[in-house]
Amino acid sequence: MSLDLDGLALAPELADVMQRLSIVGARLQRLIARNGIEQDLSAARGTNAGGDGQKALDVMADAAYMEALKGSAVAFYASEEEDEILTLGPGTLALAVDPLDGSSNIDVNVSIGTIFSIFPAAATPEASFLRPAREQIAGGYMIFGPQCALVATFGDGVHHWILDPDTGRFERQPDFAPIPKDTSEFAINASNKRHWPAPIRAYVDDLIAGEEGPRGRNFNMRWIASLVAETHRILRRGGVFLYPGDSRKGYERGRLRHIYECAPIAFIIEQAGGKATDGVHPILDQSPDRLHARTPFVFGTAPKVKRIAHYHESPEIAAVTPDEHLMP
Ligand SMILES: O=P(O)(O)OC[C@H]1O[C@](O)(COP(=O)(O)O)[C@@H](O)[C@@H]1O
Ligand SMILES: [Mg+2]
Ligand SMILES: [Mg+2]
Repeated sequence: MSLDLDGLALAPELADVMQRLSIVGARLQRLIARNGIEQDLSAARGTNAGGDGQKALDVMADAAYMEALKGSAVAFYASEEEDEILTLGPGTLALAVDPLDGSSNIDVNVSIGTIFSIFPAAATPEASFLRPAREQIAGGYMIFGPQCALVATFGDGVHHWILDPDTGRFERQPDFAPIPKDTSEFAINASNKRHWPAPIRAYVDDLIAGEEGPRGRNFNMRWIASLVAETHRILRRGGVFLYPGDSRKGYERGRLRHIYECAPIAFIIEQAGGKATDGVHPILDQSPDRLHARTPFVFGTAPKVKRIAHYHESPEIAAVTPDEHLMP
């Protein structure tokens, strides 16, 4: 076994899928560590269904997960890199995956990862994924960075493993504590500011105004352009992440995919006591209308995410409302 699942009481089919995912993840971490020695993993390949340019590692990771899940309980396999849902065989589970998240970081040696989401299989492939994200039975990610870590929830807290590179085994760590509340970090791609909707501009302007602005204190910004890395930091240190919809063509509903990225991260964040919304409404209550649907995405420390929802109603009041008066 490459993943220590002792004490989690997972159904055997789910435990087997987790083992398979972790084996592929450990292989990808080794492959990434050798990037450039024999091959360039950032070399351009085709274009995926969402219109994103694919890198060699996007395509390799997708093929590796798909192959590894054949013969498992995964009946339906949906991938950011595949146009359609693939039927792998009979089985009780449906798995969605962003095989390689943060592709723009492959050639600059910055953390990248894999994000996955598991549902009970429904009667059809489409019905297995076009449903409320709250029906997930597992959500998680692996981060390929200075350390390779696996983070997952099965609906009862957020579990954490670190890959021991000497043994190839993921060793269980203490579960994540609730997301810290007293943090002053935010993450957004500020180069898109002129395209943002007014509530997001107002929120970020008030953060940047710091001590002299309505918030009366200073904030700090981070942008790694790797959702797994931003999630890992927010689980540890708190803060908030925003990828809003904006006025650029094709970005009306932001950049991130509901099924492959936002649903599993939202599951983890809620399990860690945080919130995850499309700016206003919880992601976990929403069903995508198609496989590759995008959604605006805001997640992190609960009071920060709530405050952003309030900025959609009244920025002036939202700016000065104390955390404890933010509803719901
Ligand atoms: O380059 P941008 O517009 O800042 O977008 C960065 C975002 O895009 C992503 O890289 C999208 O994921 P993929 O690499 O899987 O396409 C996220 O990890 C990240 O949050
Ligand atoms: Mg991604
Ligand atoms: Mg990807």
